[in-house]
Amino acid sequence: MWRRVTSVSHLTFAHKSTVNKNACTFKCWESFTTEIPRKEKTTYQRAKTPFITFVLGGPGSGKGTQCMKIVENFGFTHLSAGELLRREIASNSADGIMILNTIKEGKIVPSELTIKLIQKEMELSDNYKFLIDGFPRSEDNRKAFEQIFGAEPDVVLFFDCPEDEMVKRVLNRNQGRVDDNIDTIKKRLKVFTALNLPVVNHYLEKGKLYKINGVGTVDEIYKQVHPVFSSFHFEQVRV
Ligand SMILES: Nc1ncnc2c1ncn2[C@@H]1O[C@H](COP(=O)(O)OP(=O)(O)O)[C@@H](O)[C@H]1O
Ligand SMILES: O=c1ccn([C@@H]2O[C@H](COP(=O)(O)OP(=O)(O)O)[C@@H](O)[C@H]2O)c(=O)[nH]1
Ligand SMILES: [Mg+2]
Repeated sequence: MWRRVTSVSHLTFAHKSTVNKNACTFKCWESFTTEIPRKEKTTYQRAKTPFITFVLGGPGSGKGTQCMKIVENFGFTHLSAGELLRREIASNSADGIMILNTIKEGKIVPSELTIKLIQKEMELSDNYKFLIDGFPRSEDNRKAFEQIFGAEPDVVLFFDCPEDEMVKRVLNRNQGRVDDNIDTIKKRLKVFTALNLPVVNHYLEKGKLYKINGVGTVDEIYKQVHPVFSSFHFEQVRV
């Protein structure tokens, strides 16, 4: 079992970053189990450091679908940046209309706003393993995250999928999203190439990128994803 002992975060991130060690707040945890600890559980369950995965890929590349499987198998908390923004629109917040217009245009919401929503969810969570899905979508997003959190992601997944397949999937998504129409998709694909891909290349150069072939059945694709996480020796929820 785990209990929260403090709420400082420059401690949790300090070893990872030289950027900004005082900028964010995270929960630290300590074990108070009376059970004899099993050796294979130690690596990440006991770490006081959040384990952050960025999940990148074009619209319809399968990010959300694969995140669900990672959650199921490895107990991550899934934070979809797009979902957090849609929730903000639905709550009629002050920024709602601006976010809605940005999403309809396939553009990118100001970094500080998206990061504020992500940070809030992470602070509310008792977990330490996070999938941040659909973020960062630009170099500005990435730099702002690393500045504010004082940390880089541990893993970056990139679902590589041809445009015609992504368009087909988005048009069939059927979730009532305002951006699932051909005009917005065309704009989103341009934004993806111009702004998202530089982020992908950044993490490729840093050796943190896991490129996944996003074509195939959901299970075929997940077969490439699973080993990325099993290599970290988390306590697995289900194999
Ligand atoms: N491998 C796949 N093959 C066919 N359809 C898929 C596959 N993965 C996801 N989908 C479907 O494509 C649509 C987009 O997937 P989603 O996970 O929402 O992508 P993203 O989050 O990258 O936009 C959804 O309707 C989903 O059910
Ligand atoms: O960090 C983010 C994530 C999403 N969005 C906006 O939200 C839309 C939908 O994002 P989501 O990740 O939900 O779309 P998906 O790629 O899953 O289709 C994007 O096109 C952007 O307009 C954004 O501005 N910043
Ligand atoms: Mg998605």
